[in-house]
Amino acid sequence: MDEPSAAETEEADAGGGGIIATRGLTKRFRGGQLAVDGLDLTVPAGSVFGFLGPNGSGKTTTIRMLMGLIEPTSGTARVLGRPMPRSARTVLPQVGALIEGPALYGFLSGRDNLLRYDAADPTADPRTRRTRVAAALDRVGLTAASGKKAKAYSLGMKQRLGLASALLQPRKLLVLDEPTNGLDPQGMREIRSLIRELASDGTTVFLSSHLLDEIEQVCTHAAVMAQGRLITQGSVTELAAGTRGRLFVTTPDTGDAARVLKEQGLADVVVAEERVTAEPPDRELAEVNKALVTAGIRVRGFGVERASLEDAFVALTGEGFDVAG
Ligand SMILES: Nc1ncnc2c1ncn2[C@@H]1O[C@H](COP(=O)(O)OP(=O)(O)OP(=O)(O)O)[C@@H](O)[C@H]1O
Repeated sequence: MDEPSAAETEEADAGGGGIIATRGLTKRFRGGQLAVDGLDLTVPAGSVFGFLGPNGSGKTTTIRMLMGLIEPTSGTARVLGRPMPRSARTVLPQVGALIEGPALYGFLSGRDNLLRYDAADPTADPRTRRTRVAAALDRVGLTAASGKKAKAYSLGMKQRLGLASALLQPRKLLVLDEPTNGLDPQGMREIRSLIRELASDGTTVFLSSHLLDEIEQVCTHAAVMAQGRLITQGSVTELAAGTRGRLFVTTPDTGDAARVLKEQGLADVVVAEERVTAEPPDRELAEVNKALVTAGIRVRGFGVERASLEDAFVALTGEGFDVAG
């Protein structure tokens, strides 16, 4: 039996066990490739959870295991408190998923595509179908374009139509694999603001991305993957706070400023155009500023920049983010 106890379901709903929870989740493909290696992931209820990692780090393989599309080699995955893939039939109707782009009929209008999707759902009442489709189109801002053939849609519109298909029924969880991949900056902005809106209604959103700034802009929580392994997870603020920012000096006298910073014992001094940056010192910042001014350096700006998720990633892996998997 795959029916959880009432307490178990409640715990998952309350986020106690996480809307998604994996323990030691591992996938080794037949060719021997270890795509996901002992993953312990906990996605809190109500979060916008960014699943971050360079290409080939195992994100899609993880999502496919979570959605019951492939079997793990070992370990467990629970979604909405239930084991996957065993409970796929009960879990999946409560999950809206957009994996590897939506499958659309180009010769049908956006609205007719959604009508078809809805008709394929045996639990969907045909009498309320048109209302449901109209509401989903409205949700993603496609009402005006709903009569156009899907092949005439831009990539961003196609992506929005895919989201609309995931939103035909109320969902507890949305799983989006690289939802902004291939979109232009305007399309990316639209999808991101749509994700924020959906999350503000209480839906938990789990999205994968290889874009650090995307995760910082949209997500409350994140997990970082590299080469099939989980490097860290937590709230985005915590992740960045665990990393020290950089001291920066804006000045036309970069050479002299760099020299003074080194004399002051600062490490990792880097010069870039009109800026010199370094690791922040443990002592009073005002002392460093005083040393610069005393040496006659024209300081236009001085301070410590907040660490970004990118800094955290580099600090954790010792690598830049743009590494191929
Ligand atoms: N069906 C498969 N058979 C063998 N190896 C696979 C298969 N699917 C994925 N892999 C390998 O597993 C590793 C992880 O791939 P995966 O697609 O999960 O990464 P990803 O983080 O989603 O990357 P991307 O952003 O490029 O999709 C890669 O090295 C990939 O080549």
